[in-house]
Amino acid sequence: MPSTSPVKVLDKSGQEIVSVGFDRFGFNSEVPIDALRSLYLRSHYVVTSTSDKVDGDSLDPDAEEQQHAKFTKGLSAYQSKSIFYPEDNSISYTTLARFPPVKLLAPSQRKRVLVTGGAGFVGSHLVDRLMLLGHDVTVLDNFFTGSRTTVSHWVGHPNFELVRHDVVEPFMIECDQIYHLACPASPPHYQFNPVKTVKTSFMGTLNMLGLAKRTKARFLISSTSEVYGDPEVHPQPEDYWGHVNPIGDRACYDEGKRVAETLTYGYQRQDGVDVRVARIFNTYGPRMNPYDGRVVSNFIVQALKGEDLTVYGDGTQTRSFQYIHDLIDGLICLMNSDESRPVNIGNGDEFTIGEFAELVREIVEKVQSEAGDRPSRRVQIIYKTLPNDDPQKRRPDTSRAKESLKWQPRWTVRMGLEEMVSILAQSQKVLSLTFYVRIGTVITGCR
Ligand SMILES: O=c1ccn([C@@H]2O[C@H](COP(=O)(O)OP(=O)(O)O[C@H]3OC[C@@H](O)[C@H](O)[C@H]3O)[C@@H](O)[C@H]2O)c(=O)[nH]1
Repeated sequence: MPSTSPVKVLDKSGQEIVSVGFDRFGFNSEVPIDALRSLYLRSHYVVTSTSDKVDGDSLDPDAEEQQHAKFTKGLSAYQSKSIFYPEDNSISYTTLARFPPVKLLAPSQRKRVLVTGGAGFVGSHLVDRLMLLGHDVTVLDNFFTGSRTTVSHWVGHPNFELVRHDVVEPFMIECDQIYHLACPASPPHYQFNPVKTVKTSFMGTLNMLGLAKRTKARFLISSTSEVYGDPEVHPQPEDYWGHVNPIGDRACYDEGKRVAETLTYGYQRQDGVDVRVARIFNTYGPRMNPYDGRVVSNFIVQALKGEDLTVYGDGTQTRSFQYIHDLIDGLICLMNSDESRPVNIGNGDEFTIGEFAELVREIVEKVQSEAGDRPSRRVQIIYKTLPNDDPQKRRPDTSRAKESLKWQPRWTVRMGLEEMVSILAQSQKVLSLTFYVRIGTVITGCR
């Protein structure tokens, strides 16, 4: 069935994407793309009140709402709506009266899934998928870089539980699968408190592996392409040991994830814990914190605000970008497969950062022109200092994922960017991006 959404996306072979996921390894992860879209819009579905409101509730006649509804056609009954009052900078939240339909699974098929970091960018998309599929989901998050608003649309659902908890402390729960994602992932965030980053990687993983050992749950850790450091082998296969500066600015994350992998395989060898290791390459998509400092969100936000795009260094360093739904497909597939070796999950489409800045600028201009917006000037590309130890090139060798998981990315970088830009442009219209981030993430100096 074709998608009802006006956002039409084609995969790498030109086929329209109407659903994501697949039935593999005895686990069916397929859901319609429209159902997911309605969810990633929901947490930011805020309309701005007008000054002629009656009893504090009447809204600007429908223009803004219609804009939102076009993304959620057929699913708007499940949207909550909050109202922003610019005159006194306040917001009136509403809760959902009705949740979107989730699958009814037989008890033998229904998994009890723990997602640490489930209120983060990747975690919240995984939670949406698992919830729609009918599983029992518990989210642990300390809201250090994650935000309640990313999963608030599930709060109150009988299959869902949200727990504020820092994984550096032990946690007990009965579960079948653990997706251990908790850790700041953007370089400015993980370098903000490097001791905490190492502590989260080491102690958080130790605690979650202890839980997996006790409950016999299958354990998947989100590792990273950063375990390869500034690689001397290109593209990077899983058996490459990497090139990491152990005392540099990035070491808290790179070495943290390396020791987390070491612990994971220690528990496998010593205690027979059933483990999965996903090495995630650069990922982007809706719900990325617009101000988390990573290149995709930086460029999109800068271009939408009419600011110049900041390329660090001379822009010749490369990255390969995957869209969030491909990553979630890969993670679910890995969790349910028999592959216990590390697996790269990423998209092989490699860009220099300079080329990428031009691509983002072009896509933002296209989205603006389709919406009838005419910026007063063309944004420029400007150059800033390259951060220390910034990897010069990065591209995944995904042969293992193709062979073992029969997984490969479906979204082109352009398709994913067009969808993300449309959604961010929409949010920007409804309320200023400055406010948008305030209802999202606030970095705290937790220890
Ligand atoms: O505004 C910006 C931001 C970033 N950049 C550059 O763009 C490249 C990508 O930077 P990002 O911060 O998005 O991501 P990095 O590749 O450095 O790190 C990422 O690696 C993989 C994941 O595990 C993590 O999400 C993150 O650590 C870097 O070369 C960076 O210097 C810019 O040129 N301008």
